[in-house]
Amino acid sequence: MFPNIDPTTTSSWKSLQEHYTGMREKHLRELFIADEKRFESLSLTFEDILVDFSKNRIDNKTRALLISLANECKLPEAIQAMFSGEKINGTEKRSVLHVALRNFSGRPIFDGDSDVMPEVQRVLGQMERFSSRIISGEWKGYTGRPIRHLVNIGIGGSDLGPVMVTEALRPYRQGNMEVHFVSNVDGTHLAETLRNVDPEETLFIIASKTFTTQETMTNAHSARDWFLESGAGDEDISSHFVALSTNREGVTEFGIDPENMFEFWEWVGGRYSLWSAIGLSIACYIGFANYRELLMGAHAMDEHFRTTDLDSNIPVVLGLLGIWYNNFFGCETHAILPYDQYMHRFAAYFQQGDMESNGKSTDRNGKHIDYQTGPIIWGEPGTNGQHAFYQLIHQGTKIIPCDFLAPAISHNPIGDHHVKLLANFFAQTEALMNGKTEAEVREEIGNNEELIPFKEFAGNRPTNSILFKKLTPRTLGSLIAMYEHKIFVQGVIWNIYSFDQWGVELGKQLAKKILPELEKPGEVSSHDGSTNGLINAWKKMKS
Ligand SMILES: O=P(O)(O)OC[C@H]1O[C@H](O)[C@H](O)[C@@H](O)[C@@H]1O
Repeated sequence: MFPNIDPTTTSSWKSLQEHYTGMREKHLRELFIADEKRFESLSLTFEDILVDFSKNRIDNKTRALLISLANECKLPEAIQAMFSGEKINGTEKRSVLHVALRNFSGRPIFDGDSDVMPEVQRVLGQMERFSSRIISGEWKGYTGRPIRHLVNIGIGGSDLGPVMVTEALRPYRQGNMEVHFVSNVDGTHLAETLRNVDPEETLFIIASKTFTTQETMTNAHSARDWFLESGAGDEDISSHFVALSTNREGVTEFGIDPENMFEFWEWVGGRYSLWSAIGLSIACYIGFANYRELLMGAHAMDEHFRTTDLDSNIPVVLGLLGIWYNNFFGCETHAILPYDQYMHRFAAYFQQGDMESNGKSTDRNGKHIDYQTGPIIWGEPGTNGQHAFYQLIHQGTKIIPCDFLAPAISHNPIGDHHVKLLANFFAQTEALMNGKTEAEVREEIGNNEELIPFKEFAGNRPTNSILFKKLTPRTLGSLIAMYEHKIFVQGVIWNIYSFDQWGVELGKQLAKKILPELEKPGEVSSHDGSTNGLINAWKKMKS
């Protein structure tokens, strides 16, 4: 049974509150002096990944209390419930089985009474055959030319994962394949993309779990019109359009041959879908063998998460640290800062992953919550961020816990770029932790009294450092799964439903209602004063 416990009623929560009042006075510098083995005891390794969480404002007692909070909230039972296919997405009455999409253990995974693995393997086989035909050039466009451009049309989970992964794994690109992503309903996105592709060499991948999303359907129809206007006929659509969806009827209605449909299932959440057919653009871009490696890396992290004691379980530890800052220190945001240019969409990806999952204020009993839930996730790659927003992280009035990620080895070992990058990576977390004392400032600038207060840094800013050998498909798979499970852990502790997203519906409904009002002439008066005013001003402006 999935647990349903208000975390604030647990004895660990109360103990953590008391413990916090002592801890908030302690400086990380003191904690390192007090315990020489802090790095050894507060870091964990998994395959080629080292997670150092020693630069956090915790001691052994904090760690023990957080673990007991997880136990009181029955986290082990929750993990078990997810992997065993319980319908833990309660408001939609669905299982949550993205772990099945990358299950290479040979064990069955059940949704209700049926083992989902044969279907998962069938679609993976279909993706393997298709991607190898695309990459080898055996699959031809309507004039006999091979495919050179993949255009993925999708939004949210049907876009962000493939964008992030294809960017991160560019070194694994096959041949001279180009991949493009159209998500925004703003016609500019499609128009600018189509400028760069040749219809005879382009495969449109229409990615939508529901196959009803307004943006995706609009872009897909316009892409089809563009394709037909280029001289192709209806009969050519089958060699240039494929669909990734759970909605067979919708796909057929659009005119895509069900043969060209790659299926997935209700139990795959949109923001957890890059492991499903939604990953087709990834497989066609980096090759199926590399895509499989990505899945295997995620599977290895799943096994770690499923079987490791809470205390040394990386996603659990990261999740609990997030709770510590969010609920006891009152931190509102969390930054993800990859020191790897290839990972430049990683934070954006987890904005959806985390904020759509845990941005909730109703608990599992339908009651309004009076404690904090999901943080605001943000971030950009280092070192760029250092020259933009790090000032606030170092000296601002807010505490922003940060994850720093970096590969030990670069895919592009040019001159001394990588050592410089890493020097910055190590320097930043050190600076955030130590700050600069008044004595240190005096030593640097002498007794320039006026400047001293400005140059002093309090430090004591918490960070995790996640260092990995190289950004391979396997490592990326593990890192993504690590964050997915961290989000799960936090959702369990906060006692919320992490796998629905009702909050995005209202805006969609209103947009549907407003659209005909925009299309009709005349003034609008059916809304509040501001909305009426804006719509009417727009009507004047455009004419
Ligand atoms: O894949 P689709 O059904 O087109 O959905 C695309 C996206 O739209 C919705 O608004 C949800 O908020 C996202 O979770 C989802 O990934």
